[in-house]
Amino acid sequence: MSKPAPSLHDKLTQLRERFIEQLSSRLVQIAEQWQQSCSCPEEQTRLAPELHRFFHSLKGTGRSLGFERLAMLADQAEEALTTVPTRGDIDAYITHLLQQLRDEQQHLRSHHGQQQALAAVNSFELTNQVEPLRNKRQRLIYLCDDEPEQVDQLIHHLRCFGHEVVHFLDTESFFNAVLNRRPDAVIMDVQFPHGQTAGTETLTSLKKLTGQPLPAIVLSAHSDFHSRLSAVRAGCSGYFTKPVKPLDLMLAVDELTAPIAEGPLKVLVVDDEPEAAAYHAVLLEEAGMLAHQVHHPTDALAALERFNPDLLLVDMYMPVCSGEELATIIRQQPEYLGLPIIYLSSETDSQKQVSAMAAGVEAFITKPVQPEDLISAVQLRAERLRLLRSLMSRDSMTGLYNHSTTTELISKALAQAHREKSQHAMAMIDIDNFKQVNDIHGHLAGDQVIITLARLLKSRLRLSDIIGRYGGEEFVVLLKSINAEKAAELIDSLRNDFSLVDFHAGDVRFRCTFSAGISSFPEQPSTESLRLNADQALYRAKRQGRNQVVTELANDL
Ligand SMILES: Nc1nc2c(ncn2[C@@H]2O[C@H](COP(=O)(O)OP(=O)(O)OP(=O)(O)O)[C@@H](O)[C@H]2O)c(=O)[nH]1
Repeated sequence: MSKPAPSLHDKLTQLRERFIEQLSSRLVQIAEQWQQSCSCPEEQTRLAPELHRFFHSLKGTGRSLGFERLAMLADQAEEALTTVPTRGDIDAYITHLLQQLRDEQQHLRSHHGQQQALAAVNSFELTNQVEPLRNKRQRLIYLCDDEPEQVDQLIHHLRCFGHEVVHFLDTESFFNAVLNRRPDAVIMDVQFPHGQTAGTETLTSLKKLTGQPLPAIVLSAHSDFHSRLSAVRAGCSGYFTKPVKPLDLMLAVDELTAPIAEGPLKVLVVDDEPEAAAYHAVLLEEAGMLAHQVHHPTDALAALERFNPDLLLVDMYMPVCSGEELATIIRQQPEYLGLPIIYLSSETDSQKQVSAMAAGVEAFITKPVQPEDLISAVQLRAERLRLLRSLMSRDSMTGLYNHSTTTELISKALAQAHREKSQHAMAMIDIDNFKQVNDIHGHLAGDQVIITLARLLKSRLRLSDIIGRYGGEEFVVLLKSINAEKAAELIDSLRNDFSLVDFHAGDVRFRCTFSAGISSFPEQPSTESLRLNADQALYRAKRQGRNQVVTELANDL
């Protein structure tokens, strides 16, 4: 059996113990350095900034971790250093701190002491915890309908889009199944042999029993006000009158089921003090975010590139390079111009805070932070960046990545594949005779075809695959960790399902097909050669009669 994940309480307890342990050896070291420097004024001048930084961070982190007395002493020592301290002053503070540290160690060993201190740190409730993220795009759909006419067609379309569909012929078996396993969405017929509104009544009973409505769409033979009202009262969000166009229903199901989260918000924490970095990372992770820690500012740029965070949380006082200098270096690079940066510091001098913000920093949070304040400040700014990035990087009609973002993401994925020696495949997909679709059925119908293919790709490919709209009716996909043969099989199954989707333009029903060309990495080692090779295969698929998938051999180029 796997061990349960450590609780916030356990993580903080460990952090406090580690903090005291490391502080003890650091303090002894500082005391020795100070003693040695006392005979030499130059040595003392050299040591002063380091001492200042030490007391400053001890003040902030000590308070964050609930060591109030230690933090107070560090605060006084820092204050003393800003004037001209006598040797005796500093000696006294160091002695006091060492004594306090010993007391804290004893206190920590007692369970009661740990509980008391943690109560102060840990007394917050995370109201904004994110729901566990789905890792699959597949939805569980319950379809309850006893009329056979349209059911097969509906099930076929729902399955084409990768959904798991369970069909019920009567409301009783549907009712029991919901209590057993709650679906992501329900499609419910209203009328059954035992009642004109048996479908909506069943949904109402389930709503009363479970305390929440099911995400449901109703299918009805009637369009009168009362039928619609009973559906609304049952908590249904969609209402279709029969006969239903399967594709319209499909799009409604897509909207009804919660949008797929793009993964947790990512925060890069840069702090030279490992315990401070770990403490803030623990709080952010507890709120469902992903936090990566860097303890040397010199590693920050590489971590930014690898981790691609939505926000940077940076300590202001660090050796080698201050938070302000790091923020300036980052802002000088165009790709990080929009990255939100938040300073974390014990600095309370508002003048210094304002001047540090001149580097283009979004906010200043003073240590010790209130967990809720940290989480909401980070969440708000990181989500805003996500939204901005999404607007800039996605095609507005389909929600897929636009041309430039697709190319950029594919290049990054290939660089990683080079390092990890993995294999990927690329598919170039182009809708067949699309000009005719527009000419015969109109541009709106053409748009519907493009949107449907985009949704099909999104619902059937993995979250890690890169899917982009390359041009008008042309799409590109990078399928990760798969060889050309498997990729061709997968795209071919999509091709087959797409060719069976019914589109409607007014009363006219029509179908569409696509052709695709496949190339593979590392046989094609760059984005450009992968694209050229896949394009060549696509050209061949078109020449050979369309509605097919062709894999280009490496030496065909
Ligand atoms: N409705 C709609 N049409 C578009 C969009 N973008 C491009 N198109 C049209 O897509 C058509 C593409 O036509 P062609 O490149 O000649 O190719 P095709 O007719 O698909 O023929 P093959 O690719 O050879 O099978 C053009 O008529 C474009 O106007 C769009 O966003 N919406």
